[in-house]
Amino acid sequence: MEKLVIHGGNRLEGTVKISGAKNAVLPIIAASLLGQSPSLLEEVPDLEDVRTISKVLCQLGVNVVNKGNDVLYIDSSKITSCEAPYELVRKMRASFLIMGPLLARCGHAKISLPGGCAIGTRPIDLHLKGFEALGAEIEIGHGYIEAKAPNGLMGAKIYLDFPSVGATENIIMAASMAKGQTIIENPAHEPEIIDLANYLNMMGANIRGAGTNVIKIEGVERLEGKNYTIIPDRIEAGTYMVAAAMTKGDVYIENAISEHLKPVIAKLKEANVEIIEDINGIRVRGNGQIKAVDIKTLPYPGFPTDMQAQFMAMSTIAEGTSVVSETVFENRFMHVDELKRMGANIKIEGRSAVVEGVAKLTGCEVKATDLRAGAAMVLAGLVAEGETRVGCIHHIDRGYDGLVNKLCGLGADIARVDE
Ligand SMILES: CC(=O)N[C@H]1[C@@H](OP(=O)(O)OP(=O)(O)OC[C@H]2O[C@@H](n3ccc(=O)[nH]c3=O)[C@H](O)[C@@H]2O)O[C@H](CO)[C@@H](O)[C@@H]1O
Ligand SMILES: C=C(OP(=O)(O)O)C(=O)O
Repeated sequence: MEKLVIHGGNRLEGTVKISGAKNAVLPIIAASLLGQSPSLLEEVPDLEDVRTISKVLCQLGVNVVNKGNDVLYIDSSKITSCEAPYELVRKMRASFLIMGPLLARCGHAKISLPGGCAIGTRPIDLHLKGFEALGAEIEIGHGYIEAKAPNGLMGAKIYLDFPSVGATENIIMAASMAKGQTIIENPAHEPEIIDLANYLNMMGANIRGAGTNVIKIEGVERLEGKNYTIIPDRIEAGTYMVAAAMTKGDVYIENAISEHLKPVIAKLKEANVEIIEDINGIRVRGNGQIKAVDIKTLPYPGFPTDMQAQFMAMSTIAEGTSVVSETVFENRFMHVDELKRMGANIKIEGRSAVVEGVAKLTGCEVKATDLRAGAAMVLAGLVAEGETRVGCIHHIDRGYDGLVNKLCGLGADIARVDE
């Protein structure tokens, strides 16, 4: 079993280049299913999740080729199956994002129920309500969801009870080839939604309002594959920003888009971290003692839930008491017990965690319980006294491109070992 072994105490210095966004590339790969001709995606991060969704597409008869240099070629001109099996869907919930494009393109999709995961039950009711509003018939049985629209989808007005990222994306993709107009009210506003809409519009779709409170989609008959460059990963960028702050380092986060990181930047400044923004990236300088800050996760443009665990790791060594409130997922505190093993002082009270800063963390055996929990353990390990060994790193591989190389390049003492 592979582990990350970290010797804490090194100050991080230098430049780290941020890769393409996991949460943008996954829906965009799913959307490539709508193209009658090949797409060439650039700045595709080297991630386990990208390999998993590529396998899902291959299973559908699509030709997916990793061209190297972060370029992925996808030819969806022929789709021979509309079924995604449990073995692949269970590895990555985002596989469910192929349902919208398959329904639109083939009028049929059968996908294994994704099930819950470490951070919550994660239902898909909003996706299904959206498809039904567009005229699809949904059947659930034997662990699968089957959606059918043999005569095509019809545009509709859809109000989302919660601005779900995945539901917004799945509905946009389905509606882009429906007959007539679809209006999505209360959609998610994340930058990854805008990236998906930009790619689809290049393919010939007619989507307006992505990133605002109302998205309008005029269905078109045909979409063509296109060349497209994925936006930088704001969560990867935020993670390295916290690493720089915690190690009292001086790191330039190349490619980071400050517009996408406003709450993270605001909270780091409040914690006494110096942030210098420019057009190509963000410089982060840890200026002495980190101060406690309260955070509350919210849909974009609020504080991202995908940065909550990393901020919790930072709070463990801050001066004072921080309150971390998680409102997006009901069970996203799995990292708390692992941080406590390293000496952190944290109490969970309902959907909040109260973190009393301690003078130091001490290295020990811990595990990544999910992707961002894993990132939090790595961050804690970077400042802990002695050796930290992080297990279950397949979670981390889902979402951090070249983590060990990037951290070593900044002066961290971290290695991947096979035990
Ligand atoms: C691949 C990807 O982009 N993943 C991101 C996406 O996940 P994902 O798209 O799964 O997240 P959602 O925005 O859909 O989920 C947010 C909340 O809505 C609930 N919900 C969602 C759909 C639904 O049909 N019914 C329902 O109740 C979920 O259980 C959760 O509590 O957005 C999350 C919230 O920013 C991020 O943490 C994930 O990194
Ligand atoms: C929760 C996350 O991703 P996913 O939705 O792919 O599980 C994440 O990126 O932190």
